[in-house]
Amino acid sequence: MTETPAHTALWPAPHASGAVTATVHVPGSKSVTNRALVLASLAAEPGWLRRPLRSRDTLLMAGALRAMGVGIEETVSSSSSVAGGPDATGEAWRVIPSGLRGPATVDVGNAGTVMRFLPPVAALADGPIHFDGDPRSYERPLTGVIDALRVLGARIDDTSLGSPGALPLTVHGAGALDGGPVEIDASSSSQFVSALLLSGPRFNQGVEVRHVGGPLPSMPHIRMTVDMLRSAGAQVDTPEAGGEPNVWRVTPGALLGRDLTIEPDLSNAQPFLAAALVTGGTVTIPDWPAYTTQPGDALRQIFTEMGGSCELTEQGLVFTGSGSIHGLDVDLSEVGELTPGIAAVAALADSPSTLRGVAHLRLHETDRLAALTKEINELGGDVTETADGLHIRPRPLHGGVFHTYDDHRMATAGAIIGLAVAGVQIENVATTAKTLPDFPELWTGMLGN
Ligand SMILES: O=C(O)C1=C[C@@H](OP(=O)(O)O)[C@@H](O)[C@H](O)C1
Ligand SMILES: C=C(OP(=O)(O)O)C(=O)O
Repeated sequence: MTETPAHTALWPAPHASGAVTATVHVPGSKSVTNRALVLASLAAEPGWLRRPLRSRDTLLMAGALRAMGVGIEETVSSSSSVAGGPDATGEAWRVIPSGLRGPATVDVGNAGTVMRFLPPVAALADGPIHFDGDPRSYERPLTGVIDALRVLGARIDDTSLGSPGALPLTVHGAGALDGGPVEIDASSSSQFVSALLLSGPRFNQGVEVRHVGGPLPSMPHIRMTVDMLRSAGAQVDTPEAGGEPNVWRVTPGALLGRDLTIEPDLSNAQPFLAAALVTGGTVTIPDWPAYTTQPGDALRQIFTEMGGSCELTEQGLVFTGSGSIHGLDVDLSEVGELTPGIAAVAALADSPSTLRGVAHLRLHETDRLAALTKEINELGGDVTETADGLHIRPRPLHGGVFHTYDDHRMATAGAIIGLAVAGVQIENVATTAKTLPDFPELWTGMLGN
């Protein structure tokens, strides 16, 4: 018997028979884990990552850093016997920095964090580092990072294998990089700015990044970069701290090895919170941080506006749906990665929604604006694309196949709709492995199946 390939397999999305009541332990943040891996690899001493996310994107990051010579040891411990102190329970990664070296090959998969954060690291390596990835990775914007690295002193070959400014490419690391001031247009991805800042302390002159161009998306992710750099001992000047608008400066200096516990991924908490909203139930997410730079924290406000209510308690974030779901008019430019889940809930609401400020989602894992429009409309919905977002007019939906285009957030968006609409089948739910490999189990577990 031949097996159905994962990308065509259909997963019957569970339909909720009533209000969902559950506590869901959401695995670690992709964005925090991959920043922590980069910073720990560039540090002057070993460090620990506790409760890291183990998913395709983070394993690709770890694999790439290992290929450049970094030691990353995975440990699982149930007691405090592991070196590192009394909190050393559960999964932890010990990161042992070393002289970065090539030749090495990096598979970026379709991970924006890997394809953007690692070319600056590769410029510090001794030897050539070749980057390749999924076909979609060739289409995702990278030119801001490549052009900036050239200005800062790196040698990059992006023409012999692919199109200029895109993958595949080779960074010819020279063991060090001059660094200094550079202008970039990061309107297509905040990750360009984060990438240059993360390695900045290791450039000879540090780095001064000046964004020129249209509005910069995903500002919380840049704040996350700055916060994590500062926690690792770096000196960073930012626009927020009274500096020039759109200019970030990182001073050269050694980075500390940290002992960092990774927060749960609040963007991956989204489908579970949505389940409470859609079914009029209650979902608790333990370990929701009181302070965080994660964009998913904005769900407390957005999903409250859509009809729920929430409270941060000792048990975690307790989110309760009222039984009604309201549409909203919202600028999602700061929290673009939440768009698919918000669109799914909006399609089930009692009034229309307008989601704005997310034109750059056309160059995410897939063209998310086109994909959401097509898939919701195939189920009977009424969604139209605008120049920078979506108009969603709720209509009664029916079952059918929800295609995911190798996009983890399309799969979880389809699952949200499936709670309220019988007969929804998610094509390639396995694509959630990009950031949440246990999604199907967590989802059915939440529903008590
Ligand atoms: O830096 C990060 O960890 C991320 C930044 C954002 O990228 P864009 O600014 O390209 O949207 C976000 O959408 C992505 O999921 C993760
Ligand atoms: C846009 C996303 O990922 P990436 O890090 O690949 O850009 C996402 O996770 O929604």
